[in-house]
Amino acid sequence: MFSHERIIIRRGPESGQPIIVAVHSTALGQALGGCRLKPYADWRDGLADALRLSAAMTGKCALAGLPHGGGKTVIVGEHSEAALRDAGTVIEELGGIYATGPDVGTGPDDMVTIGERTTHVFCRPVAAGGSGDSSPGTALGTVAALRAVCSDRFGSAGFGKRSFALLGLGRVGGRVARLLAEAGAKLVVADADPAKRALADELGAAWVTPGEALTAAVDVVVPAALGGVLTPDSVPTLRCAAVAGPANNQLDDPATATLLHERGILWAPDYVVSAGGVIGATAVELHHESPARVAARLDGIADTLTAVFAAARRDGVTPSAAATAEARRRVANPRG
Ligand SMILES: NC(=O)c1ccc[n+]([C@@H]2O[C@H](COP(=O)([O-])OP(=O)(O)OC[C@H]3O[C@@H](n4cnc5c(N)ncnc54)[C@H](O)[C@@H]3O)[C@@H](O)[C@H]2O)c1
Repeated sequence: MFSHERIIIRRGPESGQPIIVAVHSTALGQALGGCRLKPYADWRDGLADALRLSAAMTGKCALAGLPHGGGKTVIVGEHSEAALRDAGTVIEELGGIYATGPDVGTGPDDMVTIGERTTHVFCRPVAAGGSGDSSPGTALGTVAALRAVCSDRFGSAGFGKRSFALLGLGRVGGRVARLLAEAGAKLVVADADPAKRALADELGAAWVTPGEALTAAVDVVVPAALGGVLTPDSVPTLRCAAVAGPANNQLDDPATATLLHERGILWAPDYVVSAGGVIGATAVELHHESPARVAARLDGIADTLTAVFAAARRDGVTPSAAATAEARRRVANPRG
């Protein structure tokens, strides 16, 4: 079904690179969504990502309780300042119905470059007046989500008796690993980058291959690298009780949520788990909230997830279906 409000595809006047901006929904307010920069083999693959990811942002903002909708920018090709400025030009032409931030391939410094052409940009460095890197907020939100998962699955939100397998020790995964280790959890970790082994050693975590982490016999697997790890091939090999992590698009297909459910594995929808970044950035940059209020909002991810799990049980559906239904309900009823 065609559901996007606006899609712009433009050959960047300065860079010549394809610039794609998809605004999925502004029903709840200004659309938000990061700027992905990637050398796609075909620009149409970038368009497909923009359509899918902007729709996912609508659900993410709605379930995070934010007065925002979903959008996405995709720059096709190599990293260049000219392409970032081109993205800023397109975003500015939208007149404020959409604002961007960092995503795969871009970071806070790139938001300064986009900001040369538009004011509708988030997560610029703190020194440039922004809220900076969103990954600390994403990590705190993920840990709140893991508390809700442990509470639901094991009857206690504590991490002391729990074991976790983390896939990816990057900006978010590295922080999550540290917070879990500090709380006394047992960790198995993996990263495609062998340099990350130093962090594993520092935290006393077992270092394994990414494949071994996914299939480790632990309480919770935490995907914190790339998406697409949950497939009809991988789900039968899992030996965990739950999967919950910040990696975007963990399911290869929505139907894979049913496979997890049938195996009795609790899956926490990734867009609920990873909402801490956008919650933190909007709380700081748009609503100028106090650190205590921001922390409370990030903690609220646990309540959202608990409500999703309860609705899933009540309605006899997967947590994924329950989250989608609640997001749709909120978007269809902007006044609550
Ligand atoms: N940074 C945020 O605020 C944020 C917000 C929402 C969602 N996310 C999602 O969380 C995930 C992690 O984000 P990040 O900011 O930490 O990214 P990052 O690039 O800092 O870290 C990703 C890590 O995963 C590793 N990796 C890549 N491929 C791997 C593989 N096949 N197996 C194991 N490890 C692999 C990389 O070496 C890197 O250390 C991504 O899916 C991202 O889209 C991040």
